[in-house]
Amino acid sequence: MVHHQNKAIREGDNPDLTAERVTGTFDTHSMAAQIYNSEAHARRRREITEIIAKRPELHDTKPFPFMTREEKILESSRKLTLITKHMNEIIEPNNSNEMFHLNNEVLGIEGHPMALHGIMFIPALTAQASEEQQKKWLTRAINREIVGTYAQTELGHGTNLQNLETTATYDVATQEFVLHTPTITGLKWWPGNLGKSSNYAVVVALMFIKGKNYGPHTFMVPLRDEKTHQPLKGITIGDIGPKIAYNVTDNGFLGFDHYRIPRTNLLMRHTRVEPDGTYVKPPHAKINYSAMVHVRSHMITGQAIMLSYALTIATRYSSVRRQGQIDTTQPEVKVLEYQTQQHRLFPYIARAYAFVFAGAETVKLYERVLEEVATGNVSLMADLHALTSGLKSVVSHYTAQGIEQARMACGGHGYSQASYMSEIFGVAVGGCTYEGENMVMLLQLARYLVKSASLVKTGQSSKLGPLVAYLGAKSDSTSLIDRTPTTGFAEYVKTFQHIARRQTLKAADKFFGLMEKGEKRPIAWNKSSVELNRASRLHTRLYIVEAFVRRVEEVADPRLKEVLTDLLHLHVNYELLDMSTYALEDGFVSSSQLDYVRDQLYFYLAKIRPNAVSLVDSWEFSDQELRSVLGRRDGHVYENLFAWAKASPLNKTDVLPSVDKYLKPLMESARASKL
Ligand SMILES: CCCCCCCC/C=C\CCCCCCCCC/C=C/C(=O)SCCNC(=O)CCNC(=O)[C@H](O)C(C)(C)COP(=O)(O)OP(=O)(O)OC[C@H]1O[C@@H](n2cnc3c(N)ncnc32)[C@H](O)[C@@H]1OP(=O)(O)O
Ligand SMILES: Cc1cc2nc3c(=O)[nH]c(=O)nc-3n(C[C@H](O)[C@H](O)[C@H](O)COP(=O)(O)OP(=O)(O)OC[C@H]3O[C@@H](n4cnc5c(N)ncnc54)[C@H](O)[C@@H]3O)c2cc1C
Repeated sequence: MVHHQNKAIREGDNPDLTAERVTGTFDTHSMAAQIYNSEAHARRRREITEIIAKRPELHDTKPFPFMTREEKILESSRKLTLITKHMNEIIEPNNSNEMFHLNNEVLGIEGHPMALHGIMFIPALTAQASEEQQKKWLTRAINREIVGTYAQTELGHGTNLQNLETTATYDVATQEFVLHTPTITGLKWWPGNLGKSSNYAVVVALMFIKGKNYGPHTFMVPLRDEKTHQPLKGITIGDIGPKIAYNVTDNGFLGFDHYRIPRTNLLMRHTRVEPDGTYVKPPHAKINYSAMVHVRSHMITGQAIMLSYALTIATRYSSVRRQGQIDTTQPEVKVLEYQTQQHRLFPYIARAYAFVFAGAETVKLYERVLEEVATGNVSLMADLHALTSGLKSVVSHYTAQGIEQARMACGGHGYSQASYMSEIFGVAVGGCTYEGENMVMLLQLARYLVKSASLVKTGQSSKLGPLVAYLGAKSDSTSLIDRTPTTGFAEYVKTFQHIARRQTLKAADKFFGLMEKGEKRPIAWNKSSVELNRASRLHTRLYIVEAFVRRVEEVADPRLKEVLTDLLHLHVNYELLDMSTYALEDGFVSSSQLDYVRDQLYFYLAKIRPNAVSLVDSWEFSDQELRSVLGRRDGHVYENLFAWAKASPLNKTDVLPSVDKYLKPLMESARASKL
């Protein structure tokens, strides 16, 4: 067997796809180590994939699109039970990265009965429960003796946490909290796995002591009997019904009727209520929002992975799909030869890499803040909140757009569920809403930016944090892109900094100006909010570019460095064109400079072309994980599309009951009336 740089090559594959892999200039295992941020983790992913490949009991019994929701939940529970039983044979104990991969391979992205247990319930207990409480609940949760979720959002309120309606009123006489849902709109609504699977939840409720509202607090609440799984007395609970996607997860509703829990079920790591009702406040008002920050920090990587699923499917398929000619004297070309197809896919391949690099930095910062907060140091919480608010919004927005572009790039077959594109899109686009609606979270970042702008305007730039230090720097008068003989990334970064700085200061000016004219602060805020959110997006996109630059600078392997540098070139040129209005409006970039940027973009589309398949193969998704007929590693698309269609439940019989019952009589009566 010939040794190839692209490790996805196998004998018997579609030759069109093999030809793409042969042209790859770098080792895909080494690139996987960049993507997954460590050689060891990339290797472990492959090992886990191999273990799963050898265990048919962990495979899907039939394609997901052919199952009903009930069948999917049953199938997912079966596999969840198996992986729980055999967990220690497959992954390192308590390794969340390995668990994430195991889940994606075996259970898939549509969710499972313990999705929220791992993503939010355990993180909430880890960060917010006291040591004593952790001894009582965390070990049981980790052992899966109990199943939990995070119940915060209500029918009437998800964004505005101060106006949640669920109350937890302290009863000094019995030392209990009384949980109550006063109205229909106060029902918890949306929490994942609340509907049917969980028997506990970390519930967010407004805490009242002696008539005073202390705002949202988190409580550990038993919901169902541990033996019978029946709802406990005082609890109304169920599933909220099918959603756009993510339907294996039973998002649920929950109401409390004067439901009592012990005082000690308030999560008390940072906050306490003494038996007599004395309240001990936490070191930071938002410390109990940590489970949300946990997901926001990790979902950047999750979104990059889902974008790359779609790009892997579309890029591989575009290499085996032949349609039309570019040179009419030549045979039909692979659709990947079209510049429009490259322009549709390659900038998103670059974005997916940019997002995963930014995601790795975010998780690192999150872990640092988690450690510091555990020792009482809350100084970085605001920075982390600002960064993750911006990133979750920008990354989920472009991820959804990229997946939709990838779907359309697959033509008609992209519209078939055999592509799996609709599910990937549906799950990913949820990220624009969950963990804070994107506009709302951009406005959270904007608060931080406005404070920073105010420091700049009052001559206190030295107090700016590292993420916003550029706001205090002076711009060159014009961009130096194409004005220096060796235009490099530094000129682009300075241009992005200029654009983000100008928009931030302008939006802040608008806000401050309205207040100077007598508008009340919230009114002035609302009237400036579109401009403020523009600033948040530009700031975040600058951060993403910088994270990409930092990573490329670190790479030692020259082959990897070259292709990642090409991708970075593509990224900065595409991004600049995409935000060119901002660059042009104050003349910082001229139209002739933009022509240069455009030429560079086309140059790098062509340069990346031979590496396109290797760049998506490097994410090392198995066929089981991708669940897409179009995205198959071997490229044998057509025969498998036919097999997939034949397996459709509708094809079990030649004549459907609907035909016997309705269509046949209808046609017969139409024929009879003609006679
Ligand atoms: C390797 C491990 C892998 C794990 C992978 C996990 C990730 C999986 C990713 C992808 C897989 C995809 C599969 C799909 C998974 C689906 C899971 C979905 C789970 C979803 C769960 C949820 O949605 S839970 C509910 C989330 N809800 C929200 O986010 C609500 C949004 N609203 C808010 O957060 C707040 O209301 C808001 C921040 C908007 C305002 O809060 P409020 O208390 O009203 O604030 P206010 O009093 O006005 O004060 C503002 C003030 O506070 C500061 N602040 C706010 N939050 C924080 C914080 N968290 N930290 C620090 N500071 C904070 C804010 O900055 C303001 O400060 P100042 O400006 O006043 O100084
Ligand atoms: C797939 C999925 C899974 C979820 N899982 C969970 C879970 O496990 N646990 C849980 O507790 N919740 C969960 N949620 C709920 C989710 O967190 C909320 O839906 C989300 O935070 C948005 O809140 P909302 O629905 O109240 O939106 P709304 O706030 O009603 O948003 C509607 C519109 O109003 C705008 N808007 C609202 N407030 C403002 C403002 N202040 N300024 C400007 N514009 C504003 C928004 O931008 C949006 O355009 C989940 C949701 C989804 C879709």
